[in-house]
Amino acid sequence: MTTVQNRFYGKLPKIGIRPTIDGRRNGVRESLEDMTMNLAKSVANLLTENLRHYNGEPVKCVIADTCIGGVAEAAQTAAKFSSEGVGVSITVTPCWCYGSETMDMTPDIPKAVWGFNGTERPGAVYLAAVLAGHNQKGIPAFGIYGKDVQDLSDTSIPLDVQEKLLQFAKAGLVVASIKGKSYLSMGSVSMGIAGSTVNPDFFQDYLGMRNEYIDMTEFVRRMDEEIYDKEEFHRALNWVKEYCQEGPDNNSADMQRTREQKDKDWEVSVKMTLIARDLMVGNPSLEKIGYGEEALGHNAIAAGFQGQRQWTDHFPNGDFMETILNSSFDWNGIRPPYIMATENDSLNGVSMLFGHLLTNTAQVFADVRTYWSPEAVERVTGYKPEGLAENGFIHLINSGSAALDGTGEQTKEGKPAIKPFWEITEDEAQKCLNATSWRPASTGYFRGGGFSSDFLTKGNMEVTAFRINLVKGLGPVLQIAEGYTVELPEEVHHTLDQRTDPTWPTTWFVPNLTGEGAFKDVYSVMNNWGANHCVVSYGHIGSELITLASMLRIPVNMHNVSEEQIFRPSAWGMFGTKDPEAADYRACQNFGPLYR
Ligand SMILES: C[C@H](O)[C@@H](O)[C@@H](O)C(=O)CO
Ligand SMILES: [Mn+2]
Repeated sequence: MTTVQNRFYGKLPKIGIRPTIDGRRNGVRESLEDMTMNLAKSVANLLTENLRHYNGEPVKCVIADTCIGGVAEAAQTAAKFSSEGVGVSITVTPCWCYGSETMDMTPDIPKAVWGFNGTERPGAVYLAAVLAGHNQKGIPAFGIYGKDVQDLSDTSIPLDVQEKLLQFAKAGLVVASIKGKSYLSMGSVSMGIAGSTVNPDFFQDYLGMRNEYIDMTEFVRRMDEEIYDKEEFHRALNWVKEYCQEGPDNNSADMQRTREQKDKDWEVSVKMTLIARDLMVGNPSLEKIGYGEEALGHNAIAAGFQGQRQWTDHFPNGDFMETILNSSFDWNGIRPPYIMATENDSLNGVSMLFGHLLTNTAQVFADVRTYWSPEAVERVTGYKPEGLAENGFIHLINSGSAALDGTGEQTKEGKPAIKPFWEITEDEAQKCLNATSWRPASTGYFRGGGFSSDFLTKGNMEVTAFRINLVKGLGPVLQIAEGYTVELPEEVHHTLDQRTDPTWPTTWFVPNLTGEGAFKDVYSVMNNWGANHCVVSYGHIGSELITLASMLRIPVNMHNVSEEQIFRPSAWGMFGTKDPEAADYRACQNFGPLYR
């Protein structure tokens, strides 16, 4: 099993399992002890076998020392959980127990209750009672109730229950994993982009995160004073020379940088990468050269780099740094990505963090550049789009943060995929590198030069595009579009790409249409996008994002996930059942941010 050391201060969060029981002794409790504890053990096994942290470590579960029959055992369990670093709580029971006496009252730890569907003992009656208690006390919890009746002796977990337990646990772990970590702003607001006006109230109240800020002059200081690991720098530069093929210069002859300047740009790009990473998570080797403070880093689980304009008007752009940090491999081998947003768009950065922690995969950060209607494509290229592309498509393209994993050169069952780092082979990493060329940056935009990664994402990958937006008076909202990457005929791709900046990576994206609202057609998805950027994550992860957003009280303003897949705390139903979107807004507003 491949794992790497945790990069952040503090323990990786654990999942606490709480077997609750009818407290009546002399018969009732005793008859249920084994069954109840065994259910807890089955849940723990399921989660440990299926879930891993970003660094590859299997998720650990902590089971209460005893079944919980009343408040004393509830308190003992809370104490154990707090000393063990539990960040997610799951209560399981096959029987009736005393609702508010056994419930978990820690408000900012995501909670679920699995009430066994049996009829010899009333587990579901407890489930309903304890959820009512949670709702009445304003501590929302997810209710899990299997569809089919099970025999009391059956400690297996039905598939529908497994799915809900995993979906809840994955999202809950994201909440627990980001808590207390930092978003590091490198620089300030890029070209007036709202997402890079980093909003500390959002980070603090909704995510439980802190904001750290450095000025981009810190990069200059560390370069000039050689505050980086020189051995690593030389190793990295050699690796770049061997594996990062420089592509053709698209600038007109008078705008091209000289060979000497380009060679220098490569050196600066590599140094920037080491420095940004060290700023995020520290580096013990800096202590050895006398920089103990710098060695500590900022405990940053995500970061953003302003780049444009002050930096890029003078220095090489951040494209290489952003791309390599976000990818699952570099000169140190295959490893988890570091989450880094272009243009310091912190809202896209947080979205990437969500996608990364839900899936453990690398993320593609992109400008939402162009909606191509089938008519416009035909007019410009003579080609009438067909298949997945028949209703038109959206051009996702960006100068920096698209991970090289976004080439689609990794495979799962023979199909293009983006995988967690521990599943990526050396050969697949090499293929991602081979599919990428590094084009000298457009010097009209980037006066200081640099190199942009140029690749084309393979088609037919299931992906989800999403993004958080902030609205004054409302707060954050999340938008989600599940869909596919598409492959266009080569000359069609070429013609459309040439109209933009062909030195940047392209992903052709089609959302799944529902025929309604924002998903009436592809144009409406583009038209409803809330900002200039989106994140593309591998897989259809809309339902997981919805579960996560409800835990953080972030309403979802558009999605194309089917209703059966939506899983939110039971309280959400109390805000209306006919129109779940409106109910979500009301519930989020009512409960308010998790860390208010
Ligand atoms: C080079 C340009 O300034 C791009 O960086 C710009 O189009 C954006 O990416 C805006 O988000
Ligand atoms: Mn952009």
